[in-house]
Amino acid sequence: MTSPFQIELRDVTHAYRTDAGPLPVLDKLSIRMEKNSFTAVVGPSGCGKSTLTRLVSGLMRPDEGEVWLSGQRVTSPRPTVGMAFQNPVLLEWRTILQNVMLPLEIVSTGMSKSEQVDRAMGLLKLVGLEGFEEKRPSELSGGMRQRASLCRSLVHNPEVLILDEPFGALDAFTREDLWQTMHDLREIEPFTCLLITHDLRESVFLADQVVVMSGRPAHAQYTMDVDISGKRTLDDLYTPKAVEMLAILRHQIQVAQGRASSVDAPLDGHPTKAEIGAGA
Ligand SMILES: Nc1ncnc2c1ncn2[C@@H]1O[C@H](COP(=O)(O)OP(=O)(O)OP(=O)(O)O)[C@@H](O)[C@H]1O
Repeated sequence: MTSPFQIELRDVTHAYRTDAGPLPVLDKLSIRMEKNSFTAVVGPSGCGKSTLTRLVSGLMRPDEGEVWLSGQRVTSPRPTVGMAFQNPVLLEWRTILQNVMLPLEIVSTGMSKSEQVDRAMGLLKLVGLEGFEEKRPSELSGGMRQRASLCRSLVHNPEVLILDEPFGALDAFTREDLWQTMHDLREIEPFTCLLITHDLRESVFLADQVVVMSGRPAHAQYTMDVDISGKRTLDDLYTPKAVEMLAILRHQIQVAQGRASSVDAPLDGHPTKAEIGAGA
């Protein structure tokens, strides 16, 4: 049966083969993402979050279960997936503009050369890098390099943007600036995004849905819909509602780490695993 979702992981189970024997990492992990939605995945260290991104991008195939992207079963690497990581790997011998345009040399988009330049320049302007097109990566700050990396991952209109802790290495103020940039970018140009993060505030600020993965071998232990409507600002993180959501997520992480029980969850308007009869 095909999937109506932009991304669907259906009962995905996977183990790595190691010298010490199989290492089970995922156990019937199921996640669904609507088109143009933003899902943040959080979970204990080593629970399989990066493994999940490799499965969605087709770099790996699961032992069991199915991964669907844009209505097609993922069985091989998908060049139309955009990716950005903690350390933006920009090529020093290329200008920022040339770096941003790199995916257009690999993925066929039907854009003419001038349309490609316009697209890259437009994105650089949106993230505040207008005037830096001809600079080399080493001439930019860490935050600016990460902005350029985001432009590069979006330049070819990817089916999905996968962000694996892209803001983790930045200082707190730069990180919050980039959260706002990400949010503003999506308002102007909607795209489907899967974010891996250790930062619960980041997940609540950016995502429509936050999935907490259990300890390894991981399943989707808890899913929270983040119903903050309209344009988000950092002030939204300090409302009672956001503080409550953060408390619930923190508790769920503790459950995933085996440091708290799933029954003593903070009181809230969100269903617990026990109430929905699944997950946690
Ligand atoms: N290629 C591999 N071969 C063997 N084991 C691997 C491989 N890749 C990852 N692992 C192991 O699988 C587990 C999950 O790794 P993964 O990187 O997906 O976790 P993660 O949740 O992203 O971790 P972190 O939060 O620390 O970044 C870890 O125990 C890791 O050591």
